[in-house]
Amino acid sequence: PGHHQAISGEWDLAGIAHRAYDLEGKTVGTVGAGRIGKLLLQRLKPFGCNLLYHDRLRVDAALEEELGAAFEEDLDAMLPKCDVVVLNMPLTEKTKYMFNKEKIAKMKKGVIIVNNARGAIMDTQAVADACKSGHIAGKGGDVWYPQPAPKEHPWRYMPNNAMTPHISGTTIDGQVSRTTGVKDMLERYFKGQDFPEPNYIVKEGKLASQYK
Ligand SMILES: NC(=O)C1=CN([C@@H]2O[C@H](COP(=O)(O)OP(=O)(O)OC[C@H]3O[C@@H](n4cnc5c(N)ncnc54)[C@H](O)[C@@H]3O)[C@@H](O)[C@H]2O)C=CC1
Repeated sequence: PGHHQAISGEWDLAGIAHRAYDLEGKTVGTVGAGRIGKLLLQRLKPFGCNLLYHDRLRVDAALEEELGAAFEEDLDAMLPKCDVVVLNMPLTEKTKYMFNKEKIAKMKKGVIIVNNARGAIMDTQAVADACKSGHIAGKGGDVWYPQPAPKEHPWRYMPNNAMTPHISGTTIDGQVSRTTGVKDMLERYFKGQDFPEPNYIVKEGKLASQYK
């Protein structure tokens, strides 16, 4: 909104400030603490947030201490504590539409939700309704269901959204890193070598545990 004011000739500080908050002192919870969830916790640590995480698996004790994040075994117990909820788990049969009307109702009124994982982890209409009612104060992210999002997708028009098209990882550096990774996997494949374990989705006909 600040940039909109700058380019549209406005100057209305109160128009911005009435919904602006510091991250410091806020409780941020990630659902999923795999590669991205852990990096998120690491990066948030210097902001002085109260960090929580929910995952199928607890991270090892030394890393948990380094991250300064508390494990929440029960997702429904974590959600009401969070000012900000970030989704960092895969789309699986268990997580599809997990964030429906009932789950959203468990969150704090005024919660900010960021979902860069997969759109179908959330119930599209339930999110749009909660943004309209103000229960969700802000919804950011770049993943939609379906993709590309049709023109009439409710998330395009719901209030308080900071959605973008699916652009995470499309920086020039991100593209270099991805193509280098694909090249490395192809080289390993043609040499008959294994891939690093986290790179498997299916191995010997079996779905990797994080996708079950
Ligand atoms: N927007 C984008 O461009 C991108 C989106 N992604 C999405 O982000 C997701 C996370 O990526 P990574 O951290 O690399 O994956 P990862 O596989 O390293 O971590 C996923 C974590 O989610 C946990 N998990 C799985 N099911 C769960 C459940 N039911 N409840 C709680 N935790 C659960 C796993 O135990 C694991 O720790 C990916 O699955 C992908 O869908 C990833 C990269 C780019």
